[in-house]
Amino acid sequence: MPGAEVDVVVVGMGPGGEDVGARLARAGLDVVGVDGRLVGGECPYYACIPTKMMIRATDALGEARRVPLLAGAADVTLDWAPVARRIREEATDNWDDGAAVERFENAGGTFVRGWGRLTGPREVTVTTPDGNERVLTARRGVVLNTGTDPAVPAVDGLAETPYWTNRDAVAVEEVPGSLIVLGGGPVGCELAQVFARFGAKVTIVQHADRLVPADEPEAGELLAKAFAEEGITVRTGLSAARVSFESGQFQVKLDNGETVNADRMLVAAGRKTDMKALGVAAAGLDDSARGVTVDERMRAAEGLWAIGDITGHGAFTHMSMYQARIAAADILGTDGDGAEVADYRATPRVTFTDPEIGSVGLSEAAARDKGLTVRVGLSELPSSSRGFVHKVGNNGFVKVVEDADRGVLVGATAAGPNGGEVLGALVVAVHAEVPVKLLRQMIYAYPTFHRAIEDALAKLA
Ligand SMILES: Cc1cc2nc3c(=O)[nH]c(=O)nc-3n(C[C@H](O)[C@H](O)[C@H](O)COP(=O)(O)OP(=O)(O)OC[C@H]3O[C@@H](n4cnc5c(N)ncnc54)[C@H](O)[C@@H]3O)c2cc1C
Ligand SMILES: NC(=O)c1ccc[n+]([C@@H]2O[C@H](COP(=O)([O-])OP(=O)(O)OC[C@H]3O[C@@H](n4cnc5c(N)ncnc54)[C@H](O)[C@@H]3O)[C@@H](O)[C@H]2O)c1
Repeated sequence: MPGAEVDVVVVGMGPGGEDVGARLARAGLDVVGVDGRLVGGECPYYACIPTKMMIRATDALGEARRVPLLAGAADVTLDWAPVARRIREEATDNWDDGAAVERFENAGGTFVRGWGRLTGPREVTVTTPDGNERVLTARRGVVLNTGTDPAVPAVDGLAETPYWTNRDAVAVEEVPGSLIVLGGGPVGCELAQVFARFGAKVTIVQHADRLVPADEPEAGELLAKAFAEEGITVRTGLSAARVSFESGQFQVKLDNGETVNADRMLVAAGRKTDMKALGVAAAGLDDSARGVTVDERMRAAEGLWAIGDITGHGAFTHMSMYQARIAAADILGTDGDGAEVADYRATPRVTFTDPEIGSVGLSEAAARDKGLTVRVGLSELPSSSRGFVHKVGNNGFVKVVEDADRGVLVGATAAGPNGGEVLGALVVAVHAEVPVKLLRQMIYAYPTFHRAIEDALAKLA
């Protein structure tokens, strides 16, 4: 533990917190990073990386199941052990952050394990695992990157059951025979397909009227169709009214009176924060808010910056890292008046299901709600040359949303095989405001999935 006065204290070492802390330490500042759990945050230990390792395995299974229609026969014996082993050994080092702590210390930072809270402007009090309290004063200021925890809805009986959240699901050593997934957002959809492809009988109970409701309705419909074909039951517009666990079985009474039974239950119903516990009122902020409001340089108050999920600009690792770069530059004051400021117009997001849903910027509905003059174009992948060649597993589409007054794209979706990769070109178009006229004059390689962008642009109406 260094002296109680340092330059910067980073509370919460998620992907952005680790990054901003290391940048500042490398620049010569005296930086203390504080985390109650693991350096690196949710992403490497409980979220992106382990779930994408699962999906790498299930993508392989999905392709193997397509072999009979394309190349003879494939005899696959399901085995979860390599997936669990990869997560334990390659992704999380058995949920040990020793390497990440060392990486931060090598950059020049000091790590303190414990739960931090603001106890004054530029003051953080840390409760360490031994129950002691340490007060840190930050000359330049404090960066908050405390992320989110799984939200568990107040469903009668649920709290008394051994339900899973994402943190349990990434650590399972055995696939259950059956699984109820509460929530059909990105977490619910990705994990439902993983466990279904490994043999579990999966039911998704989704409160909203479609899956992945933050995305275009066509994306939710595409996933619902793909899931139905794989034997996943999708119940939309419903929630759980009561949950019990008896004799190794979950019994979930839905709010329409039906009952669904399963061996396990995964709660994937969104995320929550606790601004009171973080003590943001001590810095003059509203602690009844869901997060921390920041300006375009991540400033929340004098001597206080916030980055990542708590800023409400999209719960993605790439957002946390993007904001970290901007906050670091602001704290160091290196870029002066020409400093980069946050611009969220072209925020990309990818749900790594099969078909994969990549989207950027505004959906058609969001663009209309903003009062823009909207034209949309949609191209179905199965009717493209690449879709025809690809055959089984070719479902998907490219949809583009144009601000017709300015002649630029303000949003797009690329759904289908490698949708997140196809998305790259569309992110450039939205970010750089490439005129639609110019996009129509580009040469799109034949026969690729991204060539559907050309067709979608031609259909703008
Ligand atoms: C299952 C799942 C899959 C996901 N997949 C993807 C994906 O593929 N791609 C993607 O971009 N995003 C994905 N996400 C979202 C992604 O995990 C988060 O957006 C990302 O981790 C960034 O969060 P963050 O930087 O805000 O902080 P987090 O990663 O949430 O880290 C916050 C850290 O702060 C610590 N902390 C909290 N409070 C305190 C305190 N008071 N004192 C000290 N420490 C504290 C926590 O222990 C934690 O280590 C996924 C999320 C889930 C749940
Ligand atoms: N690939 C990625 O980038 C990725 C993957 C996973 C998660 N994430 C991010 O993590 C965050 C959390 O994801 P998530 O899927 O947990 O949350 P979410 O809020 O996106 O989706 C949760 C879903 O659960 C449903 N729901 C809420 N309460 C319910 C209830 N009582 N019963 C039934 N359904 C209910 C909602 O209708 C909602 O669609 C999101 O912001 C997401 O963007 C990103």
